[in-house]
Amino acid sequence: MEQIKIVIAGARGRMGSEAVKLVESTTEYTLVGVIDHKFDGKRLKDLDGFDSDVPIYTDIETCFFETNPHVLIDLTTPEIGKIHTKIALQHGVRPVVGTTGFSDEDLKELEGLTIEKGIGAIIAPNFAIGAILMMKFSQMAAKYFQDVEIIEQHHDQKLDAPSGTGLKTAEMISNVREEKQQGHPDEKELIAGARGADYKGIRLHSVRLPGLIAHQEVLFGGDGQTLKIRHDSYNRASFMSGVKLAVDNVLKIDILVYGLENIIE
Ligand SMILES: NC(=O)C1=CN([C@@H]2O[C@H](COP(=O)(O)OP(=O)(O)OC[C@H]3O[C@@H](n4cnc5c(N)ncnc54)[C@H](OP(=O)(O)O)[C@@H]3O)[C@@H](O)[C@H]2O)C=CC1
Ligand SMILES: O=C(O)C1=N[C@H](C(=O)O)C[C@H](O)C1
Repeated sequence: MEQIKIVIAGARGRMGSEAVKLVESTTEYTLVGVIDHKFDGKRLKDLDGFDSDVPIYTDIETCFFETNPHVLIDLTTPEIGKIHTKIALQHGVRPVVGTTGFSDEDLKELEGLTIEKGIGAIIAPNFAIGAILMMKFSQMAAKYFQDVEIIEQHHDQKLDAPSGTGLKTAEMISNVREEKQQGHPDEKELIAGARGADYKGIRLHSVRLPGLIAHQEVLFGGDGQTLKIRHDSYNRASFMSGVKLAVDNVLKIDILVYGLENIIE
């Protein structure tokens, strides 16, 4: 079997370091390099906590030119992730993007590039299979419950709010829910933000605390009843089976897939 050559951007990070372990422990994958904004010219194994003898590049184009990868796994920051994804597509490298914080315009532009280049890309706001099911189940429930609020909880080092998962859940729900402004029509926020962000009438609340990893509860309310759908990631290994699913699938598609719910049955 041909080896799938992979480059990881953000390899020193919380998710990136877990992705390095996944790639190194998967027989059909070969890690050929990593992209960082520091340590150019060093080897990954020169850094504490890594054994991989692969080069570190601060220039993505040099990395692609010298390592010729099939797939880029990006786990960086919202601003950098967009740039990396664009450059990858321009160089014929298939992106698997876990980085969150992309706007609708970014997604449209990247979709255009996949069409122009005829190669696939996967952007997945959440790789955890349980979180994908939580989103799917919430979409199912929204057909029956119009009133819904989303509470997402993350560690306090997270840069984007609401989370990619919270936003994707709101999008999926709004695709099936008749738009409704929830709460009392005359309600007033005594402190700005008290009612959370508003996505087409759906309220989204972001909690940030040390000790948390990634958690989300979707609350539905109806006449005399509530329904709560909850998912918890207790470590970053919880995301890795989804990263593998995305890498394996991105090689078979020639479009942009936004969300792993479009890949799993
Ligand atoms: N889809 C999913 O299932 C999941 C997605 N995420 C998302 O993944 C992203 C990363 O999260 P997390 O691992 O927690 O974040 P971290 O901050 O731990 O990791 C980000 C890494 O990217 C590095 N980095 C910053 N700028 C650059 C650059 N220009 N080039 C290359 N690397 C760079 C950082 O380096 P330095 O520290 O030196 O700045 C750091 O090592 C976030 O957008 C998060 O929302 C997270 C978990 C699950
Ligand atoms: O930053 C994180 O940690 C996570 N980010 C993703 C998101 O924004 O939804 C996925 C997961 O929730 C963890």
